[in-house]
Amino acid sequence: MKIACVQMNIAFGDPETNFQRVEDYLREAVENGAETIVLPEMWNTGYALTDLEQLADHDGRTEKFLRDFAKAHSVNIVGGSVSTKKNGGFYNTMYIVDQIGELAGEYDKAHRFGLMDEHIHLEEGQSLGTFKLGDAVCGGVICYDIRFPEWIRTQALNGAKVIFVPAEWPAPRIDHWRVLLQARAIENQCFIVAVNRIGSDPKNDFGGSSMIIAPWGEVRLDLQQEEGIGYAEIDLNEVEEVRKRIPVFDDRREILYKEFTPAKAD
Ligand SMILES: NC(=O)CCC(=O)C(=O)O
Repeated sequence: MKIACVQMNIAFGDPETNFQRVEDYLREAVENGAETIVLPEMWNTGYALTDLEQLADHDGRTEKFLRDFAKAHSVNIVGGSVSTKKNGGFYNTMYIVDQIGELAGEYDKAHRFGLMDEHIHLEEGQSLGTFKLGDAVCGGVICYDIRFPEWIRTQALNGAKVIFVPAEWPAPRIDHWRVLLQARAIENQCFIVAVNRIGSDPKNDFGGSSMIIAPWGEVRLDLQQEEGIGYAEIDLNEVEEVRKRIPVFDDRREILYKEFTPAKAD
């Protein structure tokens, strides 16, 4: 599968500009033979969270845009995430569409990031975020979600062999981003495809470093601070090879983990 990671700048609070930018990038990726295109987090509005009432996608615009493009160009799109208004609240939502233009998955960010005020403005997602692209079981998590290894493990236990991670991760913590992504790939023996934005908004400078990491932990793509699209091929047979070499999933001791998990006081 040839994957294109779109490491783009996002215009703050300006969906029209962002939709045009994304369309241009999608066209470029298709021209370069991409089979699956991956976008960053909250690409419609950026973190303009106080203006979501006016700006968030409330009428299915993003889903339609991605589905129409995917169908017209026979390409899978892991649509990063966009701010959405649904069920009486705002969400940070990932749409995944397959190459025939069907919605393969929809995932709302599960863990809200307090340093960027998500807990004030957004609702928590309640679904797992696994989906299928062709025969491949995949997972999607969003940015801060990668600090929760049990969440990515849950996707891996449900069959995910490649996990997509759109993000708006600030530059001052980019070392965490890199290490956490590599750890999630190694411990789950899966591919991690992570796309961070670059550029700035009124509160943060973002760190880029979009990466594709193989199940043995090698970094196959690292965009560092470059604006634009990076490409890499992934072969899901590698997941099985690595899982045979060190059978972590067979050696797990679920009973122990359950027995010693402390009850959470609410
Ligand atoms: N958009 C985000 O979820 C940012 C997460 C982040 O910066 C972190 O350090 O975690």
